[in-house]
Amino acid sequence: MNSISLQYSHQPLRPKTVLNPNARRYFLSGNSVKSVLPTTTHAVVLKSSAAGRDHRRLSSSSVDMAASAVDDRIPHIASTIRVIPDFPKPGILFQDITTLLLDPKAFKDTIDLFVERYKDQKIDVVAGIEARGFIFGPPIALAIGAKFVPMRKPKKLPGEVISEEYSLEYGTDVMEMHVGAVQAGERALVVDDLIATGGTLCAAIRLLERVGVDVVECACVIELPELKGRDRLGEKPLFVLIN
Ligand SMILES: O=P(O)(O)OC[C@H]1O[C@H](OP(=O)(O)OP(=O)(O)O)[C@H](O)[C@@H]1O
Ligand SMILES: Nc1ncnc2[nH]cnc12
Repeated sequence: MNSISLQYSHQPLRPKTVLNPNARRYFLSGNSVKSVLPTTTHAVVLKSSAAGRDHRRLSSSSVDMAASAVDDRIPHIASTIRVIPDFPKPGILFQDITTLLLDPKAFKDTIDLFVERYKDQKIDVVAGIEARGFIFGPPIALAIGAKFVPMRKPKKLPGEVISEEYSLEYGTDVMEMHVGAVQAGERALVVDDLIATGGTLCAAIRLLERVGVDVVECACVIELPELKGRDRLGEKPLFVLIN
């Protein structure tokens, strides 16, 4: 192990600037850099009060969120996420979940929080978004007895695919899924590490709904609320651990 990785693995705490409510934060959105003042800097877990009553349709409406409770596992998970300034471009404050993965308790607690929410929701499909949705999606799928379907960047999947183009701040990107991986009527959970503008999750939802899948909810470890990705999802429920 070289000295840099050793230092990071022992000190994965977020820089103080992220915890300062007046600090300006910078995010990567597509190919652009956005600079915003944060509205929320603390870690919360969002719990839907409707979840226990109706397993057919989860809800994380703002009303439900008002009933949110802080889970005592969340602050530790949040503390393991490293924030790297100026990556991959100057001015971007990159939320690095690889340091969360170095901490087995934080990683397990993260997966457990999702599993606790979805285990009785009759989810057939966990759709994970490349690349970091491939880290969190499969253990959730295994634990809740669902299949895992990768949503990939173009020209990576070998079989027949359906594609969905989506817009970035500058230009477009494409997401692909294997034909036959999901069936009409199946209930899906879309998993990624982070929602920023919401463009990526929207593309995944459209791709699944085009083939008749019922996207029950999207789940992310981190939300950057200032970028209003939740608004872009419209009525589609979004569950996050840290925002
Ligand atoms: O809400 P959005 O504005 O669409 O951004 C969120 C997406 O950005 C990041 O992935 P990225 O595009 O960096 O790809 P990578 O995981 O392959 O590095 C992140 O993992 C999400 O998938
Ligand atoms: N600030 C950020 N950190 C990590 N991944 C991102 N994807 C979009 N913005 C990001």
